[in-house]
Amino acid sequence: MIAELRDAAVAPLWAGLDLTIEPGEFVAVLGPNGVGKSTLLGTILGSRRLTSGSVSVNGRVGFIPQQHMFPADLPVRGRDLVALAVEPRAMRRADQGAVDKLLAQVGATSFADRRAGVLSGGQQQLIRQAQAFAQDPELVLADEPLLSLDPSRQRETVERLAAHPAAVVCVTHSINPVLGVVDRVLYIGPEGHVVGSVDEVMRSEVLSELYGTRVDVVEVDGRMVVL
Ligand SMILES: Nc1ncnc2c1ncn2[C@@H]1O[C@H](COP(=O)(O)OP(=O)(O)OP(=O)(O)O)[C@@H](O)[C@H]1O
Repeated sequence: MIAELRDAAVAPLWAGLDLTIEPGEFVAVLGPNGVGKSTLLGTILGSRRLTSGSVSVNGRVGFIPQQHMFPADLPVRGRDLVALAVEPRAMRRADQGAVDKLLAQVGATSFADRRAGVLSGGQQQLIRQAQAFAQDPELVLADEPLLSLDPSRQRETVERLAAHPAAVVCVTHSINPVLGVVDRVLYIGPEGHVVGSVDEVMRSEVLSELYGTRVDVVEVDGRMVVL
């Protein structure tokens, strides 16, 4: 396994969470605002403490944080941020070939020489993806990585995450963009959580229990909608 939570809790958000992430698998984390999805990623990253239980990680972790804009006056280019992720040690120069490869991989070459703070939200998101891949991660934690991307870049991002040999834990507000690649779903609701395949989790009776009220999962034009 690449990461494991055992009987893990962050009070008062969630408790009794058992999750083992195997190499290469794609786990989607869903649930309404404020249930603790980002907090879960933080506990795997080590930036948030569990209030009980344990978490262990066996490998290099890449992180795509939830969208927030770089300061508009940040005096560095997108390329420099990726170079820092490739070579974080002070006074050392990053391998520019590696930086160029990462930028090309995420489709950021054309805007990488502009200052990071003046890039669009989606362009900044692509720079963050390149940073996350810089250390050849074995586990990628992605916090709503599709949020500010157009449909074609959303598709490319999902394909890139799925094609990468790393395991992926991806927080997303909709299952639809990841339906074709997801192995398991962790759905966190106000009344608990459940882990399983899409077919096991995305059901009206399962989500109704997690929300503590009637919830319908319906298919509209091949898309799953939670009502
Ligand atoms: N560092 C922190 N210390 C204390 N409470 C926090 C901290 N970070 C977040 N919270 C709180 O924990 C709760 C869960 O936040 P979190 O960001 O994990 O939810 P989320 O499920 O990712 O939400 P969203 O879908 O809105 O991004 C929120 O009420 C939030 O205010």
